[in-house]
Amino acid sequence: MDAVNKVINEDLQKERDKCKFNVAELTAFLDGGDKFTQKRREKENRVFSIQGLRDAVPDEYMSHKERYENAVRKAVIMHQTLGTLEDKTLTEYETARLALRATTSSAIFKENSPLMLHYSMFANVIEGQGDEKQREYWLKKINNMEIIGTYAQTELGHGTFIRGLETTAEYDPKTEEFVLNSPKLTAYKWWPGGLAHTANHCVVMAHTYSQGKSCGIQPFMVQIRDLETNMPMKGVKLGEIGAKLGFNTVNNGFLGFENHRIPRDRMLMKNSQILKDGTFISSPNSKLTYGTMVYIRVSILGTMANTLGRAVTIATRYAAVRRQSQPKPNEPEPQILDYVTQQHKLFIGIASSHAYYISCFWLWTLYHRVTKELAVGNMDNLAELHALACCLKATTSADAAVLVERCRLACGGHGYMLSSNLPQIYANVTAANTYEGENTVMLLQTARALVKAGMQVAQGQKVSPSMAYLADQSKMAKWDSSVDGIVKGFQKVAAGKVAACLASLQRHTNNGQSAEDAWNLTSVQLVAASEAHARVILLSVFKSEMDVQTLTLSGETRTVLFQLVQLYTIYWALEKVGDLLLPTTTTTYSVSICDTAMRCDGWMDETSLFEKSTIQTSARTGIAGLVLSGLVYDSAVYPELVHQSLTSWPLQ
Ligand SMILES: CCCCC/C=C\C/C=C\C/C=C\C/C=C\C/C=C\CCCCC(=O)SCCNC(=O)CCNC(=O)[C@H](O)C(C)(C)COP(=O)(O)OP(=O)(O)OC[C@H]1O[C@@H](n2cnc3c(N)ncnc32)[C@H](O)[C@@H]1OP(=O)(O)O
Ligand SMILES: Cc1cc2nc3c(=O)[nH]c(=O)nc-3n(C[C@H](O)[C@H](O)[C@H](O)COP(=O)(O)OP(=O)(O)OC[C@H]3O[C@@H](n4cnc5c(N)ncnc54)[C@H](O)[C@@H]3O)c2cc1C
Repeated sequence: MDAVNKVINEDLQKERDKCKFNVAELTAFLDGGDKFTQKRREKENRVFSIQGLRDAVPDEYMSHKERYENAVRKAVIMHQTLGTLEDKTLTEYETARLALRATTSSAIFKENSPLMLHYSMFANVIEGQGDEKQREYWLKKINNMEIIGTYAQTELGHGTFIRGLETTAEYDPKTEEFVLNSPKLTAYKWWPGGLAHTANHCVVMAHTYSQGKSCGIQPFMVQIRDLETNMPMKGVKLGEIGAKLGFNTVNNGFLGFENHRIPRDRMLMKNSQILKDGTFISSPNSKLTYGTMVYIRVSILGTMANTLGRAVTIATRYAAVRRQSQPKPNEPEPQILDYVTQQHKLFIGIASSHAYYISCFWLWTLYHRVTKELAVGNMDNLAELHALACCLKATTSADAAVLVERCRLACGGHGYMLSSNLPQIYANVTAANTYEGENTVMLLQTARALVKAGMQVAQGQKVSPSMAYLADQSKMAKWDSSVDGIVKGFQKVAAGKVAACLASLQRHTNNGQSAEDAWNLTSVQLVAASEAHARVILLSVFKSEMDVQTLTLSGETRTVLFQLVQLYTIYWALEKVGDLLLPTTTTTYSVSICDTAMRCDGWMDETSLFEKSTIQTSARTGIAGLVLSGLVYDSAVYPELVHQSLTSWPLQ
């Protein structure tokens, strides 16, 4: 394969040669420094050099069982390989950032690894929910693969509504054990990755009872399979849930219990405890049990950045090598990348991928600050972190799914081929709309916080930093079509929507509806307000973090990065132009968006915005370079492209 791959398509080479900035500099910026680019490459080169990680037959030609077995085989090699490259000198942030950027596993598993849940939620839930002794005991076993685990929360009957989970764990003080049961079919755990055949342990979230009283939902470490035979333990029922749109190598399974007994110390006791005599000591905050979900929601932003980046890399390369139509007689067919409509489809994907990386790093920093605060009993910022993680997880995964599908369509018929890998990438990305909190439900969580903040503002109280803009709206700050001006416009939109929700809630309760019914009747607006808030955060964080983080970069690289910020901002202004121009009339602190808009230079004149969007064209050479800066490894792109990608990897 290697000899054939030396030839790079002329058009692709031409695009690379046009790049006006230092690709290595940008790559290092995204990786967090040259040292990390080097480490990432080391990891990628090592993984990609292993012959055993290449599929002899494309996945899609294998049976379900063969695909799973092939994935397990590769997962073992991956684990052994990555273990040898582990660098214990890195900080937790550096390790996480490297894990995020060096996503070798996306190149090896088209539909993800059967160990995905072991590495992500299983390890994290022990870290976050186990007491010191439990952490020490279990994490060692987890890290060296003595045990393989997963996170079993969702049931056939309930996924979203955690308080509705039906699996029970009843404490028996006589034997100092918990007795686990699935009283009905709907109580069966349903979905956990790796549960079907791979995992021998899992963390089970169960409704806990002691001394005849409910102790809420608590996490338990449960051995589900014999370590020698891999057969289910006594009182444990296990199986596969069946074929899915994607994730077919993740080995999602079901799990039921029939009087399955586990020792008392298998309850993860960092936050709540049940003493030997059955006394329940409740957590200082019941939501601490949900901490692992917050961690994964933050990580999902990074996963969306990577996944969208892969899709848009494939589609942009394809647009560079594909020629079609003859707009000018007697001239060669142009590269489809020359069509402005094609640029319009693709460049927003590039900009969005960068926006998600930057937002993920920002949110990750907040996550760590709050985690440290929680460790010393300070819960002040937990609600804000939760509100941000929910709406950003929902908005980035929803947008990423749309943009990946657009990349697929941008490749014409070839995008429909599984060999393009775009259908599999879409299946992965759309799953994130559902897992780790269904998106509408997540937006409604943030809406709860926005409504509270709106009421606090009305009472002149201080609100959390990310919602402080709600209080500034009464000043009627002028906004315009600069990036900062558009951010202000979005703040007004979000504030207007929150105000409209408050008014609607008030109207319904005044009409005699209960608070819950008023909420349900207002929920479409609440979701819209929450999305608008997420847009404020994404736009403002992208801009402000770029302002600060790019200071040491060269002028050329800064220019192209700011073009991305500008493109992202203008794209969303155009997408939401109706919102930006909509009059809002409702509350004391809402503003008349329309009025303000009329007074803003050029704002009502949409053409000026469209003209601005032609930066897409002027930035083309730079942006095409961006695509080539590091997002390369897809094992299943077009035959020609895959040759070029792999032989030119690493690109710099
Ligand atoms: C440097 C950067 C690097 C970053 C990246 C690092 C590493 C990357 C490397 C690798 C990536 C690793 C992994 C990531 C990739 C992909 C993911 C992998 C696998 C995923 C597979 C999927 C697994 C799952 O899906 S597990 C199951 C998930 N299930 C859910 O999410 C259920 C959703 N439901 C809920 O969360 C809740 O029940 C609720 C709907 C939010 C609330 O329920 P409700 O009953 O209405 O309310 P409740 O009474 O429970 O709450 C009242 C009160 O509490 C507040 N609340 C709720 N949740 C939380 C929370 N988590 N924290 C804080 N507060 C919370 C709620 O808002 C209410 O507040 P208030 O009354 O309004 O004040
Ligand atoms: C690929 C994949 C992997 C997964 N992996 C795991 C795993 O490893 N471990 C695990 O425990 N789980 C896992 N899950 C399960 C996942 O977390 C749940 O599917 C998810 O939380 C949604 O719950 P649900 O399926 O019950 O949907 P539902 O909550 O039933 O949602 C159905 C519809 O009802 C709406 N709805 C529900 N409640 C409300 C409300 N309060 N207000 C308004 N609308 C509402 C939703 O918006 C949605 O439109 C996985 C799921 C997928 C798809």
